[in-house]
Amino acid sequence: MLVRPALLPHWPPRPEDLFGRKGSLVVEVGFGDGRFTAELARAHPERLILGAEVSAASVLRALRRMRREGLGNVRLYHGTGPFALRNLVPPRGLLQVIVNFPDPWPKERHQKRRLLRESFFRRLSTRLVEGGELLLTTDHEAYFRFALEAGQRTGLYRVEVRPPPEAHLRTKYAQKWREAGRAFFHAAFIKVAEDPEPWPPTRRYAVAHALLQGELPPTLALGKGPVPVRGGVAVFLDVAQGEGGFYVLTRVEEEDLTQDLLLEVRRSAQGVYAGVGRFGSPLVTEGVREAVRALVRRLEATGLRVLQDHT
Ligand SMILES: C[S@@+](CC[C@H](N)C(=O)[O-])C[C@H]1O[C@@H](n2cnc3c(N)ncnc32)[C@H](O)[C@@H]1O
Repeated sequence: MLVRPALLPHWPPRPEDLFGRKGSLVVEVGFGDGRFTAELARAHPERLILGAEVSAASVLRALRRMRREGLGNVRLYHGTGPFALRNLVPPRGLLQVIVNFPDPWPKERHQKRRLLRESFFRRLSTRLVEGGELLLTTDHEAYFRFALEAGQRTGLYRVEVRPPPEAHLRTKYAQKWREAGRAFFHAAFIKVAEDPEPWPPTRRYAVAHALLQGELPPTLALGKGPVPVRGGVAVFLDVAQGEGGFYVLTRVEEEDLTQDLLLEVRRSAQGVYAGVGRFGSPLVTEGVREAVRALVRRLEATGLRVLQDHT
C-alpha cells in the first residue's frame, strides 16, 4: 500500500507495476486522514488512486484506514505531491488530480509555498491526459482566486468554477470549516494544451561516496551551517560516534523532496569511507551527492586525502 520510490527500478513506474493492474490513474495531493481517498476508492473501484501526503502521522492513519477497509486500488506515498506527479506518474498518464483544502499559506511572504502556482500548473499539464483535470476545493477565497489566476495565466487549462461536489465536503477539514460556517469554493482546471517543456523524472544515482587516505579524526565537528545544494539546502544536523567511525544525521531539502539520511565516515580496508549509509533506503539525488561532497571537503580540511571519488 505504501509506495517507496527508492525501491522502484524505473521512474516513472507503469500504473500496473504499482497497482498490479491497468486502470485510470487519479492522484490526490494532501489526503490528510484519507477519508476522502477511501470514499473515492469505494465509489470508483475501477480507478487507481495514488495519494501523496507530507505528514507522516497522516500517512500512518490513512494506511491503517485503507488496510481496515481492504482497499486494493489505493497506493500512498509519503512525500510531496509534485514529487509523486513528477516521478511516479507517466507523461499523459493521469486522468485527474484532486486537491481538497490545500494549506493556504495566507501570509504574503509565504505565498511561494503554495502548491497551485503557475509553475505547478505548467508541469502538471505534462502529466494529465488530454481533457484530464485538476479539481480544487477550498474554504480560502484568496487562495482560490490565486489558483484560478495561476491556472488561467498558463493558457493550458479551461477553468470552470462550479459548486463543490458533496463528496469533497466530507473531508476532515471540510467538516471542520462547515461547523465554523465557512463558504466553500470549487473549480475544475481542464487541460486543453500542454507545456512544451518536458518534466523529466528526478535524477538519481547508484552511489555517493569517496575513499580517503589517512587517519580517521578523533572527533568530527561539521558545524550546523547550511550547505547550498542544487534547488535547496543540506544541513548536518548531528554527529554520533559508533565503533567504526561516525554517523552524520543530514537533512537534504530539494525542490520537491526533503530527506533525513545518515552519512557515514568510517574506517574501511582501503582507508576512510565517507558516503551515504543504507539506513532508510535514501534516494541518492544530486542534492545528496552535493552534501557528500561537502562532507568530503571538510574531511580534507582535517588532513585526509581523496583516493577515489564517486560523488
Ligand atoms: C488543510 S489539510 C487538508 C487535508 C485533507 N485534504 C482534508 O481536506 O481534510 C492540508 C494537507 O496537505 C498536506 N500537504 C501540504 N503540502 C503538501 C504537499 N506539497 N504535498 C502533499 N501534501 C501536502 C498537509 O500535510 C495536510 O495534511
